[in-house]
Amino acid sequence: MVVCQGLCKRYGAFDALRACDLTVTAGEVFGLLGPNGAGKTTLIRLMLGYIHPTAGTCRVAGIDVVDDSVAVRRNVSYLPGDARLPRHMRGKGVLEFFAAMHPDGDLQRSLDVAQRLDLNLRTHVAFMSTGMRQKLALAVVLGPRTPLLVLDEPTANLDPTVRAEVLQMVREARADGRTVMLSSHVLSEIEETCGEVAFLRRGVLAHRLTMSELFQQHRITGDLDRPVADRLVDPNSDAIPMQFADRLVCSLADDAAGVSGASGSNSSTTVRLDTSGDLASFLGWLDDLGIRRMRVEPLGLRAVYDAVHFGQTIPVGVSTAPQGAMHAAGTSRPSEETVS
Ligand SMILES: Nc1ncnc2c1ncn2[C@@H]1O[C@H](COP(=O)(O)OP(=O)(O)OP(=O)(O)O)[C@@H](O)[C@H]1O
Repeated sequence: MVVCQGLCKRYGAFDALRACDLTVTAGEVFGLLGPNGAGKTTLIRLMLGYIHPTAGTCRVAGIDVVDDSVAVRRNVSYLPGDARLPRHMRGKGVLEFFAAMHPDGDLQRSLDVAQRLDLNLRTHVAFMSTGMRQKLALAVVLGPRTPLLVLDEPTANLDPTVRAEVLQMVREARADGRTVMLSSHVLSEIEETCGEVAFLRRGVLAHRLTMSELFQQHRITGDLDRPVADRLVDPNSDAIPMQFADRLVCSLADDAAGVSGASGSNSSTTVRLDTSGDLASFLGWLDDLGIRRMRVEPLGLRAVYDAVHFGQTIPVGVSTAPQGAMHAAGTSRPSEETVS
């Protein structure tokens, strides 16, 4: 549905997006993650032809976004992060206006969405609360049944009940065979709805992974004798067996007080082992290491997000960003990915 190759956007000397290679498969819910100013909206706006790339290409539904942006937008329903609606109109008037304007407009579907979101359509936009305006924008955007739905922070300003309803609609769009691209700062929402995510950092597509791969990643926290722990975290030691080398990242825990009061003592310390892939194969080895008071938990999107954000090491066994992007971000040991 979306193919970007070497996509760049430069404002003067500033790179808002650098050499972005991205493919989004039709029929999936794809999440875009990244801190404020990372380039998510820039990427979306390039994809829809609202701004032109400095270099590179992008095709949406097979159409080049520069050559024919109008045709691209016929295939897309887009919720901008800062959706603005005519203030003098009532809610219903807004839905009628946009349904008439979009080739795939469907007033009844928009009205149904508004009802599901519990929105009073008699109110003038000017008198709506921020959340009500967001609901109205969603009712506009979720009306047309376009092949691609692009939602920039769709649940911003919504209460938890309405958020859940919006995420349900995203899942329904996918079940309908549509493709959804979703940008959000709420990691749990991305985890719940997306099949795959890309992380942007300072204009670089820094990491990419599928949810099924994420669910195979675990964090093991436990106490080890200090000499063993030191060998595990030493990048020059061969303490980690070859078969685990690219699936395991060890570090000394600095916030593991809940696991052990002995963190940092001379005799033992708390280590954190981030693993990817089959967990069972690690367990015998861990047992031999003499690990104590072990806690195993899913790594979760938060840990991956933090690792990308702070330039830490992420165990492989997950999809990687394209080579160009990784080189731009910097790579260290061949068995690891480091975004620095
Ligand atoms: N027209 C512009 N001129 C100059 N710089 C711009 C322009 N538009 C965006 N930028 C810069 O590009 C960078 C990426 O902005 P973008 O809006 O894509 O970030 P974002 O990831 O969507 O952030 P947020 O999560 O805050 O919405 C920012 O540093 C922003 O200041």
